[in-house]
Amino acid sequence: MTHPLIDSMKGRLVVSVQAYPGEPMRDPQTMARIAKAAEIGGAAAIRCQGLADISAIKGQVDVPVIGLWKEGHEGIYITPTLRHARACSLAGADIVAIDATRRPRPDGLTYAEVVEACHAEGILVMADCGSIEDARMAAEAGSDILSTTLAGYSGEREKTHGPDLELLREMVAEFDLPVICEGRVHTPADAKAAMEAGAWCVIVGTAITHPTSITGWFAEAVASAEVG
Ligand SMILES: CC(=O)N[C@H](C=O)[C@@H](O)[C@H](O)[C@H](O)COP(=O)(O)O
Repeated sequence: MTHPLIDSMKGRLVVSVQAYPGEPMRDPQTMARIAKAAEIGGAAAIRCQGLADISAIKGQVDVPVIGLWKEGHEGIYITPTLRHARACSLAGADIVAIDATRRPRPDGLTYAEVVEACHAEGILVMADCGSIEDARMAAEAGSDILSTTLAGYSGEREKTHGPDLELLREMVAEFDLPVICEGRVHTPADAKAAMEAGAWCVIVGTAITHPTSITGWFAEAVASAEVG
């Protein structure tokens, strides 16, 4: 049986609220306000990064919080160790998102060992996968949720223009587990296509919560217009 928290996200939109180091919105209270605004707009859950953001957001929203902790940006950086996963849970995350690629992990544990330890402590695990082989490993390890988060970022899949719907379809066909579509869902049409491809739910980050990127998309379109 699917956990009720995971069930509550079925058929819904989840919003990822993240700012990157050095950015003007990188501040837990700002992130919490954006998360609240997303909740009011209909987000079924919030995905967020870093212990301070997780606890600030958990204190503001009623919907479930998917927490992760990024350290570095090369190799395994999304909740790279069991220690990071535990800390996310203690900070208030209802579900912890963990890099589920098959690359060596900095603490020397296997992904399966991390999941086993998380489960022993009652922590639900979302597997951020970058390929079908990752998803096989993550499903075998007992992950609660699989996702396409790292498709196009771990070197195993092309970085598609929109979401990697091909990988999503493969995952949905192969596993009897909730499969989330995350990564480069940039338009409502992308989100709808992901649901029609069988996603349990869709996670949108940049296109909703990263004004610098969104401004850049518009600025580029304006500058490239052929006028006069
Ligand atoms: C690859 C990686 O590090 N992804 C991160 C995972 O938490 C975030 O930087 C993304 O914003 C998130 O996955 C949502 O995706 P998008 O922003 O494309 O809607």
